Amino acid sequence: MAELTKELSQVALEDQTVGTPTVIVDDLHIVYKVYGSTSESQKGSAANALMRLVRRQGRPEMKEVHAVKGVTFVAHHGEAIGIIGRNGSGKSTLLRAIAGLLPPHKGAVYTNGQPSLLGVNAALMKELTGERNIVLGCYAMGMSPAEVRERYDEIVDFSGIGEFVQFPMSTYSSGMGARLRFAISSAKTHDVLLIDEALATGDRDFKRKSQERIMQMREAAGTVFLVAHNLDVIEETCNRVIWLHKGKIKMEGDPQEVLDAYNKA
Ligand SMILES: Nc1ncnc2c1ncn2[C@@H]1O[C@H](COP(=O)(O)OP(=O)(O)OP(=O)(O)O)[C@@H](O)[C@H]1O
Repeated sequence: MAELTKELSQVALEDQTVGTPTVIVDDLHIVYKVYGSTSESQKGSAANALMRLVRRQGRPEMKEVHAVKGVTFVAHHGEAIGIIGRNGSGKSTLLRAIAGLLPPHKGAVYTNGQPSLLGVNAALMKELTGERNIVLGCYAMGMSPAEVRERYDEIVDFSGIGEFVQFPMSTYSSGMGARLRFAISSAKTHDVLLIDEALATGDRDFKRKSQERIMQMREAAGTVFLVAHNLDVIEETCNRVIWLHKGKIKMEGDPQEVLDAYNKA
């Protein structure tokens, strides 16, 4: 809590220059409960599973995965914050918690405005055409029919999927699906946009367009969080980087400094 108070007093000082706080993450802990064997002898081989069935034993013991361990920071209007870290360091978990999709085990997330999570697996419907997904996606984001008509062509252009917009999404490559998702989600100005690796599958041209779009969103006073393994994207797009290591913040600050330290680690 002392840490948060310190951060908030800094916010008060910085308020005039960098915008008001949009997301406050206060000593956040996220714990997953999973069923799995805790001892070597119980490990999940076919023979062990069969033995459990024969002996009518229930599911293996429940164990907890402590994915985020006491993370605290404040994000402001107009910021793009990159989240980096090795596999399993808690990046996606943190984004999902900010989006309100995972309940905190301890601590809290406060958001000013509606956070929207744009992930590679965001819920578009594969059996529907791109066209239907654009319309439904825009409605789901709260746009009116008139706004959807106004933005439709721009979304198709931005996605670069061309005539595929008439085909079901099940016929798209993963890159095409990701581009359409990004085009739909970014057609609206979000208070807080959370992007999880969505730029990973696009080509160079699409990455450039997406980065420009993220900049526009920042200028429109939104806050963008970006999880990416491609550090160039983070460096070029973000004004701040948070480095997560085993669920904790290892370093946070200027992108160049944090990325240098991360690359040396
Ligand atoms: N649904 C889940 N159930 C149980 N454990 C999970 C679940 N999702 C993630 N974890 C665990 O939580 C920890 C953090 O995972 P998370 O996906 O947040 O990391 P990440 O930094 O995004 O990884 P990556 O770079 O591989 O995408 C890992 O130990 C992972 O195994």
